[in-house]
Amino acid sequence: MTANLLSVRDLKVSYRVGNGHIDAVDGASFDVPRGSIVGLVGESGCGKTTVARALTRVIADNARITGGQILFDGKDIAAIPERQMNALRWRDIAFIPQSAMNSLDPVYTVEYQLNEVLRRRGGLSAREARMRCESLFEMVGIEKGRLRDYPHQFSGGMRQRVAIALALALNPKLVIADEPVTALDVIVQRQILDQLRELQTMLGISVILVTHDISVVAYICDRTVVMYAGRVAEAGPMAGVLTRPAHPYTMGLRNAFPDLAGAASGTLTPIDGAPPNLAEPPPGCRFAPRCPFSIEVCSTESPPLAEIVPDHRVACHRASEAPVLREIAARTETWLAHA
Ligand SMILES: Nc1ncnc2c1ncn2[C@@H]1O[C@H](COP(=O)(O)OP(=O)(O)OP(=O)(O)O)[C@@H](O)[C@H]1O
Repeated sequence: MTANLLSVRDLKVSYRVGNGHIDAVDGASFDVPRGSIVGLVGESGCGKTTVARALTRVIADNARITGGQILFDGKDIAAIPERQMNALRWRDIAFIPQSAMNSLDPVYTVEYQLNEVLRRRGGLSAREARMRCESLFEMVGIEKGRLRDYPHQFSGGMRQRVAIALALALNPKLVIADEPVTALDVIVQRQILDQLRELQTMLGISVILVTHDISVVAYICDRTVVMYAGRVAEAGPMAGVLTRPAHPYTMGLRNAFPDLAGAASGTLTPIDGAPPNLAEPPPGCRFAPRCPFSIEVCSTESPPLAEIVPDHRVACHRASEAPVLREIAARTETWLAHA
């Protein structure tokens, strides 16, 4: 048994648009060790959802996996027939889509919706399914008496718990949660994240948590994969990446969000500009046009994702200067002067 439940290698996903295409994921590589929570983080449009969906192969009609491997438990699930992939969904890999809490069917009770998964996908008998529904509700901290309620009778946080129960229904090894706490207030966010961590530890599963909010990663994740414009900018253990970021994009993200352990100043500085249009990405490093530290090579050559210390990888031409750049990046004027 390998230490990694999932290893993504050079994954490429394209969307067909008009006569052209958008390479939304352009060679992403990262690992998900067994029993860990991995945060996939980056601004909107960086390709996080596309990666998450590609892992389950539930992708948009105009999307196609054009390259790479998705090694799940040692098997390349990018290459297996759809029938085999379908058998893995829910049972081995469960996906909680963005705004899952609003995607529960308003017409049916939550018990009915849980039963659909348990009986149809899991083959449980009516009695087994009833017992499983009750234990799932207990696991996510909702009274079993509420199983017969309809989604609109639950608060946002409770609906997110139901979505988690649904994902855990068939004991998957990997749960992929896309922005699970984004629409919730901070207190409820914490409760849901605490719950997720508790369940992950209790069940020994792995979780990929997709978020634009680096403080969510700091709160709950063991590891982090920072994505920028369809590529991995930086990846490694959460503490290493967030306390000693080596990619200017990670340094910038860290300045842009509150509540980070070690974020001294308390002033929030957004990164000026926006990620590039992926239909026409800039040559070289895709972050170069927004980077206060870019030098000539950055706009001509794409930096490889290289290991700077064991288990910590960075795609930056200036990664060896990271300690100095970090100090400069911590100053607000660095980013303002560049704007
Ligand atoms: N169905 C689609 N057709 C064409 N382009 C798409 C489609 N879905 C996403 N894209 C494009 O692919 C890129 C990556 O989008 P994706 O949703 O994966 O990013 P993200 O980081 O998850 O952002 P968000 O948090 O806003 O969902 C974006 O440029 C987006 O516009």
